[in-house]
Amino acid sequence: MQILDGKQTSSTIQDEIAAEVAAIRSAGGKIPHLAAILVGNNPASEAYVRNKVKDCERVGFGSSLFRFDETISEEALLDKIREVNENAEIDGLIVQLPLPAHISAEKVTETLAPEKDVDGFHPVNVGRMAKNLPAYLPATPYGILELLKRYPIETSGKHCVVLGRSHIVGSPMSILMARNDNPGNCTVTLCHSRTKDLKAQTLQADILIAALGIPEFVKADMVKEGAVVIDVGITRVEDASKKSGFALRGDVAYDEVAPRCSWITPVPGGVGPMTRAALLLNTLDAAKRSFYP
Ligand SMILES: NC(=O)C1=CN([C@@H]2O[C@H](COP(=O)(O)OP(=O)(O)OC[C@H]3O[C@@H](n4cnc5c(N)ncnc54)[C@H](OP(=O)(O)O)[C@@H]3O)[C@@H](O)[C@H]2O)C=CC1
Ligand SMILES: Nc1nc(=O)c2c([nH]1)NC[C@@H]1CN(c3ccc(C(=O)N[C@@H](CCC(=O)O)C(=O)O)cc3)C=[N+]21
Ligand SMILES: [Mg+2]
Repeated sequence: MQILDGKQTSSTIQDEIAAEVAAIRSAGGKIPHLAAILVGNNPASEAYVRNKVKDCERVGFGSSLFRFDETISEEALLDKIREVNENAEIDGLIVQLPLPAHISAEKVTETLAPEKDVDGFHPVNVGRMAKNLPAYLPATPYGILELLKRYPIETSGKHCVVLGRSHIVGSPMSILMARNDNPGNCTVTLCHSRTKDLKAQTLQADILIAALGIPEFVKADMVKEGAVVIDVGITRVEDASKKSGFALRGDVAYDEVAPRCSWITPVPGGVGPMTRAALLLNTLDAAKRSFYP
């Protein structure tokens, strides 16, 4: 069993991005600038957004954080997004999810200009991704593709089983693994809560990607010997032995599953850091006008 080290790989990508920013700087080009909108004070969201600002500093990007009370109206939030759309200094914007129930995430997503949508959630970017046209890819699936690409893992012709069909992880992951590209060219099965006999599906997987949000859901008897296992899930569970008072759990029962795998991602240190690296890659492409010249 070998570990897909997301933390290390993310750090390598950040170094590559930092070198490119330095080159942009000497050439007098546009320094990439990422803005994040955070509504409310969900502790997990706070932590993610703080990390994103830190990542920007490390690679030499500019960053802005716009914070709003959870009582902000939908219209006021949409106005802020329209203002960012018009702000030439800001190349990319992400609106941290989840949003309060009175705000439509879909309206927020569609208000953001596609060329600044570095999360890749706007229907224009989703459509371009599905057609294999150049576009921002959603950060988590993009990060997973980069991880697979940077290790000696062949995906072509393999059977990939994705657990979870959310619009931010499972659904785009299934599209990307099936498309004619590298990584890609898999035969893909997409499972969700209505799937019957899930274990019969997961046992077929050469590559198993778990994105359900149920801690330690994937057990050893659900995994084929030699499979590549990608654990997207991150759930905070109380843990009095930790200084923070909580520990992070993946969707995979790591201790029992790892011995069966050829490769596996740990939690933390797997997909999470790769998601952050992918967001930086998208922001670099935004500043370079790679997809929307
Ligand atoms: N590491 C990272 O960078 C990121 C990690 N995450 C983590 O990944 C996990 C998934 O996130 P997200 O996709 O947003 O989650 P969602 O809750 O939006 O989606 C969960 C999916 O899992 C399916 N599901 C739930 N229970 C079962 C079950 N018993 N059997 C089969 N399918 C089931 C649901 O099916 P149905 O559609 O039928 O309801 C749904 O499609 C979370 O732990 C989240 O924190 C998320 C984003 C980034
Ligand atoms: N608009 C939007 N875009 C997102 O991309 C988005 C979002 N909203 N809402 C929440 C989910 C979740 N997500 C993670 C990002 C990084 C880590 C990450 O860095 N994880 C570290 C641990 C971090 C920690 O210690 O908490 C790791 O796994 O090693 C995890 C999860 C992005 N999401
Ligand atoms: Mg992210």
